[in-house]
Amino acid sequence: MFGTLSSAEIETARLKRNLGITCNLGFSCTGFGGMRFQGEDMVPQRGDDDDEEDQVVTETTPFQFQQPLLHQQQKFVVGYALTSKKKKSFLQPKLEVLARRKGIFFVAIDLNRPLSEQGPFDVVLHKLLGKEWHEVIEDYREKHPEVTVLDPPGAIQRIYNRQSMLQGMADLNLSDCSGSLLVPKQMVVLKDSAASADKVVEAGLKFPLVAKPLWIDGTAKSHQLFLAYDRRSLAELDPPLVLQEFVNHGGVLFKVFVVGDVIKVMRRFSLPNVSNCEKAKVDGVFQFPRVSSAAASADNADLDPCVAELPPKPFLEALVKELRSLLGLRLFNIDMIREHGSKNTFYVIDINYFPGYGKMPEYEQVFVDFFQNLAQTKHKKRQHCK
Ligand SMILES: Nc1ncnc2c1ncn2[C@@H]1O[C@H](COP(=O)(O)OP(=O)(O)OP(=O)(O)O)[C@@H](O)[C@H]1O
Ligand SMILES: O=P(O)(O)O[C@H]1[C@H](OP(=O)(O)O)[C@@H](OP(=O)(O)O)[C@@H](O)[C@@H](O)[C@@H]1OP(=O)(O)O
Ligand SMILES: [Mg+2]
Repeated sequence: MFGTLSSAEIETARLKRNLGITCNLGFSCTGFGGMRFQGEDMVPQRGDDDDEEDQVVTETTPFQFQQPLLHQQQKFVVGYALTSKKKKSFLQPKLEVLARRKGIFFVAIDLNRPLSEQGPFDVVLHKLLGKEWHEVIEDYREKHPEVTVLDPPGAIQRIYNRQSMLQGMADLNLSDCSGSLLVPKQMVVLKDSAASADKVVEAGLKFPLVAKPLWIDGTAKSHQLFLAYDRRSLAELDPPLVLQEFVNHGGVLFKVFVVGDVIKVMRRFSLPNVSNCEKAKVDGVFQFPRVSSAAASADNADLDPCVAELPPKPFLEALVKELRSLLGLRLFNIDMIREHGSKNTFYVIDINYFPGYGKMPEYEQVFVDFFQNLAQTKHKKRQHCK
């Protein structure tokens, strides 16, 4: 069992052997004739017409700028507090150049100086972990209501717990949409995972179960996931964790990136289905690799169209609208899977705050538009108050 093996690589190899995962998770990566995949847009729309480099972006609620920001001869300053990894993947030269052309400037926040002494900022963009930062940014928000803090720390905290992350999903108003939304059955284990075996049965959870650390704290460990095939194997897991029913979904996951009103959806490889035969034969618990976070997109893979078809646009628009208000976030992504064999029954399995936007096609233009929109709103508010 996993506790006796020395490295994650061995676990990965074993999982691959047991689940029949090949190096590309069972899919060949050849072209898929006739269909447009990579970063498929939901609603193509032109960017500002004064910039020939502007890309077509995806928007659910199109907006028009009456006055370009530069006409106001004002700078729009985005203070950022990001890990060096995030800074590298997000703050790429193309983003800085496109933004600068629109009068938007990124300024690093000095973590060794009081935040209120820095700036002035129009926006504070942040993703740092720890209670200390949480308190700093909360205090700053209270003292500087004129600054848009992306996003509020309380809202972020909610999705750093895999239990509260999915709470309230069942009550979302999606009745008129072309799809239905579920969350996998799950239960929390705070201590004594051996004793959880009976509770799992009582709660009616069916094996295999995906075991996920309860807290997401930015460490690799908080993304170490396991597949548990039987009751006995639960004793080997380290709480606190959530145990979630594994949902067969044909090995494809939809990453739904949200930036304010904009939605972009991408396909990623995921775990293959677990057959009944495998359920009967396999026991134990297996660590599995961080499959769907890999940069490799499934957009150009040769996939069964029933599995690969993107979730319907009206469904995603309604879901994102509801989620933005439920979560109080503007920068997040939703990991969704389609129940295998269903037309449009989807499960939300994960929500991530300020995800790896660097992997989202044309994210630079999307963010420039997003900041311009914030600038415009701020400008209008000021005019209104005069
Ligand atoms: N309930 C489930 N049913 C089927 N597959 C699942 C389920 N939960 C997770 N997976 C698989 O495991 C992957 C990782 O799960 P999840 O997104 O919850 O973990 P994470 O550590 O938050 O990952 P990420 O780094 O992508 O945010 C999913 O992308 C999917 O491939
Ligand atoms: O590492 P990447 O850049 O890929 O981004 C990943 C991001 O890590 P980072 O914020 O440290 O960058 C993760 O954040 P935490 O859950 O650990 O907070 C989470 O959002 C993943 O889902 C992202 O992968 P994606 O879903 O976008 O593929
Ligand atoms: Mg996640």
